[in-house]
Amino acid sequence: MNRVRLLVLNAALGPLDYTVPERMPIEPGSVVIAPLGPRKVTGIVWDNGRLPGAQVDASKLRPILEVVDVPPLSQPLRRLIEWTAEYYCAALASVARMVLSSGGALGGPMTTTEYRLSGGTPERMTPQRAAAIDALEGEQGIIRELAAIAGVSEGVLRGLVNQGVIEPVTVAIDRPYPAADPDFHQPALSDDQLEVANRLVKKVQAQDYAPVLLDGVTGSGKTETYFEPVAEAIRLGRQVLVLLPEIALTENFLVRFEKRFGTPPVLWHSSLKSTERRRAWRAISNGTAQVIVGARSALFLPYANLGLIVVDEAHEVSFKQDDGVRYNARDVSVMRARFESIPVILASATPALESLHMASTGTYELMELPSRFGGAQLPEIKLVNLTDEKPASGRWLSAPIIRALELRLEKGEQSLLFLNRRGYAPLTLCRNCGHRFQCPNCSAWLVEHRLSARLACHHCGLETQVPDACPDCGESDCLVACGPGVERIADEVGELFPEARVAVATSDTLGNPERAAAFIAQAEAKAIDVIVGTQLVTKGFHFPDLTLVGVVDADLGLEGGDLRAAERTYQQVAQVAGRAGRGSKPGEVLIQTRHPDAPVIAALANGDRDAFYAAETEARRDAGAPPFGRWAAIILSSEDEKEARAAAARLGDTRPDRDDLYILGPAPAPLALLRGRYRYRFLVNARRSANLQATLREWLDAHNFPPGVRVGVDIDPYSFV
Ligand SMILES: Nc1ncnc2c1ncn2[C@@H]1O[C@H](COP(=O)(O)OP(=O)(O)OP(=O)(O)O)[C@@H](O)[C@H]1O
Ligand SMILES: [Zn+2]
Repeated sequence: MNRVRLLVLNAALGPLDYTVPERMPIEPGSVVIAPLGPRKVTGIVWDNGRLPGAQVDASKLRPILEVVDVPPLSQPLRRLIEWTAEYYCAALASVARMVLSSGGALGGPMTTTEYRLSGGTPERMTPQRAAAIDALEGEQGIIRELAAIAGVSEGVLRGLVNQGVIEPVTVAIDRPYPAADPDFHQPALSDDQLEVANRLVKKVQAQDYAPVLLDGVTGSGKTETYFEPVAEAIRLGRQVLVLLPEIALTENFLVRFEKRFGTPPVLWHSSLKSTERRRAWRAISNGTAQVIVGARSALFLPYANLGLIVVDEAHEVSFKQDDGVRYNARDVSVMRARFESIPVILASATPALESLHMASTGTYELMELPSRFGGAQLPEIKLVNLTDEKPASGRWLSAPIIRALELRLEKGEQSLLFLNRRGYAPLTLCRNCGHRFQCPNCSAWLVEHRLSARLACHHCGLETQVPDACPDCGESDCLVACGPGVERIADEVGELFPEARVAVATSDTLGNPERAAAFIAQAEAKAIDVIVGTQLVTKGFHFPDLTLVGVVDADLGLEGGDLRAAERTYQQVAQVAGRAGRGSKPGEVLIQTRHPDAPVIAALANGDRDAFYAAETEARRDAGAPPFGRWAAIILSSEDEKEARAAAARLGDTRPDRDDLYILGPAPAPLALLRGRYRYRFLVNARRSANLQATLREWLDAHNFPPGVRVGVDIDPYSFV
């Protein structure tokens, strides 16, 4: 009799043993359904001897029920799952869930019923029905998805189905994707581009592990260049994964990809419809999906035949996942490439300090594109010292920026103002009694959004209407907005230049692919004069007639004591500056600051990237910070403040006493209350030689926390709140 150990998709259970019925075709990696008490669980057959657990007597084992009709997870992927769980102190089951992230892919029919408008009208028209019919023009999906699109209940739509206004259609879910043509339209590359492209193509041909840092200035054509190794992988019949940090950027990518390869790539992101998800998942796992572009979660999919990974804008913080399994997709990409024995390209104009360090030690191969494509020049950068150039009272734009905007409007060129703050104002208070609007669930102020007429918490999503009177003193007409957000800057531009066409670009306004596409089309058609945006517009976009970039507050990111504050400021400002002058007209960048002498600001002004990175590297070395030492954060939280504090104190009492790591805390986390939970934090700083994960595991495993306490471990944290 054959027994196997399963990794079951339930973190509370741990590995379980089963028997394999005769003639059931099972191998390591097979996805199976097994009985568990009266229920069934999904599991993955694991390699013998690699999962811990006691031997259960054979007579007690139950047989596996069935093998799911998907290819077994490959050995490299199984090793990646183990590595990720081990490194990030996460449950194996939680990592495995990310692999099998499309429940729909694991079985069920090969066709599905979707719905769409039939063209008919209902017997009785209600405003709700009219609005729904309006919103569903051209849409097709299952009822739940259509209800979300139309903003009505499923009941309203079922009513319309009964009346024949919405009709069912049978859809073949797993129809194959059109093939990308590697030679569809190859652009003429510059000499620099060609040299790098050829080196990358060789890496793909070698089919061996090869981490590459593609370090190219903004506008150097990194995308065109890495399309060549992508084309080579397609020729060799191997799959390619391109990771992008944000869905808003995919639109731009899709257009360029289609121009180069004649068909769009396969998309993977969180807002895919369930059928699209299943179709993509199955095509990825059977090898028919050639090039997959996606957000970080695409990294864990079961590629049949992966030949290359590209991480674009690899410095981006959004590659770090901050809940569930807290992994960094950039780092895990390199590990996946290693297990798969394939090349991985990290592309950026402002690489993470960690990546540059790896390149300088020869761990990553460095490939550089030192100049912009087509002879475009990097923009001229000037500082505006806000201490001398004070904006008018209640205003945020200084005279030099206003003059520069005016000039662009006269010449019909575009401008971009960058402020990394969504909404209208970050704080609202009562002029009469001083009451400040705070989130009841989080230690955070409510942010006023005028476009949606709401006060919103950016941490938990709470939204309320802006009241007419102060809830504390009852006085009306006494609320004042403090400080600027992008909406307020847009208002200011509108007041200064009433004829200017101003667009606010944030995750609120470009939150889905359709809206992002519409924004790009408008900007390209020059239907927008001034873009006011958050970090969302700092990277990836290419608007040739955009010649002015204004940074409204370069000091903003330096507040708050984040370990990577200087680096992040450098990256954001250098990236947004990189949006200027990408076409034939030269660009100008004006940076408003109160600290023109701060090293990072001075480096930006002088365009002295090397000096900045060198100084920052030394600072990190002195502090034992990454890449020279390591950090980890442990957050204990509970709905009960006392319980959280007591649990943190007890854990603190048993802290490991070691020479190679030290532990700060417990202290209330900077965000002491988040989504109704009180939070206490430990920060661990370890030498590189320390076995950080094993030490943490041992320390935490020795504790029995009360059921109300949650313990989160964040290895290599990016968020310090
Ligand atoms: N060889 C080429 N032939 C034609 N157009 C090119 C070529 N290389 C680059 N371009 C164009 O130049 C522009 C800038 O290239 P791209 O956006 O890839 O730069 P990038 O290095 O990714 O910049 P950033 O880091 O600022 O996003 C794009 O419009 C791109 O299509
Ligand atoms: Zn909140």
